[in-house]
Amino acid sequence: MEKIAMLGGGSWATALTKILSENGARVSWWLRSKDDVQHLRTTRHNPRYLSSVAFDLTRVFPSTDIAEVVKDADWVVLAVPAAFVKEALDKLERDALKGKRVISAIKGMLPSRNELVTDYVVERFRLKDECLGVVAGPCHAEEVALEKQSYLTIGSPDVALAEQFCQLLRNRYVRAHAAADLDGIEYCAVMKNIIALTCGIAHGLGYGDNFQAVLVSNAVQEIRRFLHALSPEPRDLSASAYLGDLLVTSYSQFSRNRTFGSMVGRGYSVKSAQLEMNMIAEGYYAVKSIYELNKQLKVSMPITSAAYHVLYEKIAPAVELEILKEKLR
Ligand SMILES: NC(=O)C1=CN([C@@H]2O[C@H](COP(=O)(O)OP(=O)(O)OC[C@H]3O[C@@H](n4cnc5c(N)ncnc54)[C@H](OP(=O)(O)O)[C@@H]3O)[C@@H](O)[C@H]2O)C=CC1
Ligand SMILES: O=C(CO)COP(=O)(O)O
Repeated sequence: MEKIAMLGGGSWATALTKILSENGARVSWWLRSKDDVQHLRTTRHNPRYLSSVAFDLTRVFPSTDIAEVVKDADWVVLAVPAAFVKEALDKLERDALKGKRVISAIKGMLPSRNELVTDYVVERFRLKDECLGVVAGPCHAEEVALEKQSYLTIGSPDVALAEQFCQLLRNRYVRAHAAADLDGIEYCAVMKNIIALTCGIAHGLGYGDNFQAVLVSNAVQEIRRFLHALSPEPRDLSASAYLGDLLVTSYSQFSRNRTFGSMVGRGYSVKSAQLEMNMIAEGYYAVKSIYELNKQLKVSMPITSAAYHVLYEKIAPAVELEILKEKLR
């Protein structure tokens, strides 16, 4: 039985715990809230995220003690939103992840450092890149709860490690495949959130499907330019780990980033949209990181710039979209 430490108490950690534990793995599960841990232990349900999912407590062990949760694990899965993952991981000793395989399921960057999560983990815990992987692909936690057919891609410089994790995930409704492009997949997962958020802003302002299709097409080019400037490896951006994820986030009713953007487009302030959502829109933090990284790269990124101006410079969404409109083809 594989031993997995799941870090995070939100929707995605809940969905991944369901998949992994129902496939037979033993999952030690770190949640920050004592009440949620207590609720899980007594009722078998996570009270605030995917609360319909019932867990088998002979395989799932919720706890608020992060050091205890990772201690005996073979795999450590990170599913805390990027803005809070440093705070969570910094509770661990520097050698706490020695000899373990670490999989980041986070689609965001550390906002305080404009750094990929995997880069931070390698540096903080002195691990080799080959011990790490990322979970990517178009997959909403809500559809996992409903057991709808889904596809995941595990990216790692060690494709054998990625394949091992795929084996832990595959089931009746999850297909998984391994890929070698860790950085490209991780950056793309960060950037698609910015695009979905901008689609939401446009939707909130009353722009329709015709405009969104052009916005998303231009987004693919923007992502391609940025990835090429950062890491010019050959990669097929039409694969589901890249384009598929961009599409699901931009169009789905479940998308946090699109929902958040739509509220901003309708006139909510950033603060009130965040308070109302109760879930995290990673794109809000990602816009700032990518915009700041791009100050050195100087890639043409009109969509990211527009989102940055709205969210961080308080430019009215309608004004910014008028400007963006002229730049799309
Ligand atoms: N949801 C999905 O379908 C998918 C999500 N992901 C990625 O998974 C990661 C986790 O997101 P997701 O599970 O959706 O999150 P949710 O939006 O479902 O839940 C928010 C999580 O953030 C925690 N949180 C909120 N505020 C704080 C804080 N101040 N300090 C520490 N933790 C806080 C919450 O903890 P608490 O409940 O205790 O408040 C909760 O665990 C993200 O990077 C996301 O992009 C990737 C693929 C799919
Ligand atoms: O990355 C995700 C699905 O693949 C989840 O992000 P959103 O909820 O913003 O779509």
